[in-house]
Amino acid sequence: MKRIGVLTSGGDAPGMNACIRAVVLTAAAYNLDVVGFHHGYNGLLDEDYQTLLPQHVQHIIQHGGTILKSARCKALYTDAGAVQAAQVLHKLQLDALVIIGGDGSFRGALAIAPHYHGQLIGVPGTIDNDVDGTDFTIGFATAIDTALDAIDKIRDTADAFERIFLVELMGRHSGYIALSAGIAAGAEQIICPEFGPVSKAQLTKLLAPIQHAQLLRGKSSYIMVVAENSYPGGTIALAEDLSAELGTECRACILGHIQRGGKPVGADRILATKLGAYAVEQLVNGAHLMMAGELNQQAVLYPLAQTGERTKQIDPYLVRWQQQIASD
Ligand SMILES: Nc1ncnc2c1ncn2[C@@H]1O[C@H](COP(=O)(O)OP(=O)(O)O)[C@@H](O)[C@H]1O
Ligand SMILES: O=P(O)(O)OC[C@H]1O[C@](O)(COP(=O)(O)O)[C@@H](O)[C@@H]1O
Repeated sequence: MKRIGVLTSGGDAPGMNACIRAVVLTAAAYNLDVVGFHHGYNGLLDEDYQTLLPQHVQHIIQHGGTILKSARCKALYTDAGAVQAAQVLHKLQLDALVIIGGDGSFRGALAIAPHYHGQLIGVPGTIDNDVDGTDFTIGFATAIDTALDAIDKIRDTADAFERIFLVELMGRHSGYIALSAGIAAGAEQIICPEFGPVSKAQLTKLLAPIQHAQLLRGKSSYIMVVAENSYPGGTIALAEDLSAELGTECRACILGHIQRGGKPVGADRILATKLGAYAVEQLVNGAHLMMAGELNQQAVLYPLAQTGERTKQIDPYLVRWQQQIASD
């Protein structure tokens, strides 16, 4: 093995830079050249890349975003795109490619695999923590802290006005962020896809705990953390429908992409460093079509094809505690 490529793909996540740094420094230790593709798989298809030397990754560990830029790439969904990606990897004489991204990006790698003679390895980087085969993904811990900071501030004003607030968090179709940030913020109610769909016809399911809490505590602040894509029409529509049913105004706050930015917290920098380094070491050992993940603090290899097979389960203990005990 002489030359490897690396790219960041899909939603960017704090810690991706720390991971790029670990890949480059570890590769240098093994005398491997590194090429970094820009804008995810687009840079691979367009041959838009740069050489990455240790000096290029100095002092990037503390920065959010990704120095390689990230993107989604429609062309890779086609066979022609996958063939072209493999052709570029061959043309640049790359023996392996490290893909830092989520399960979508790993499916992209699987699409390239039949056409490529080299090795492919994934490193889980997404705020959503929805990748199976690793306890945590790079960026999740930072996103939780960012969400918490925002929810704590909303609590202050909600307390002052004794208002009901709905705070929408990201996660695409996963409730990991909502459950974790909701628990840590002491939210009275958490709504996420894992709890089953909520429609206008089933609003009583959400109203009953609010009314119960109001009965016990009188008028006071009440925070519902809502995972995105939980309600038809979104969280603003949910706030309007709840307001109409309760006869009390409910305010909505959509946190949005703030959750993707910012300095990675220590846990993300450490995870990113460990997994980036491990990915390169395992490539040298011959790993192919694997993800470098971490389970019970051990770096592990997990088949790329299985990372998106099952929905990663949110913690059933916390779910039960939230629903039975914290909701009052
Ligand atoms: N089934 C697929 N076939 C080929 N490429 C895919 C596939 N799914 C995702 N990709 C590639 O990976 C990119 C990132 O995937 P996406 O799901 O948006 O993000 P993430 O990797 O964070 O889950 C897509 O824009 C596309 O280029
Ligand atoms: O930035 P976009 O394209 O609007 O994507 C938003 C989505 O990206 C995420 O922030 C991260 O998801 P991925 O890592 O799977 O790309 C999701 O939580 C959110 O649903």
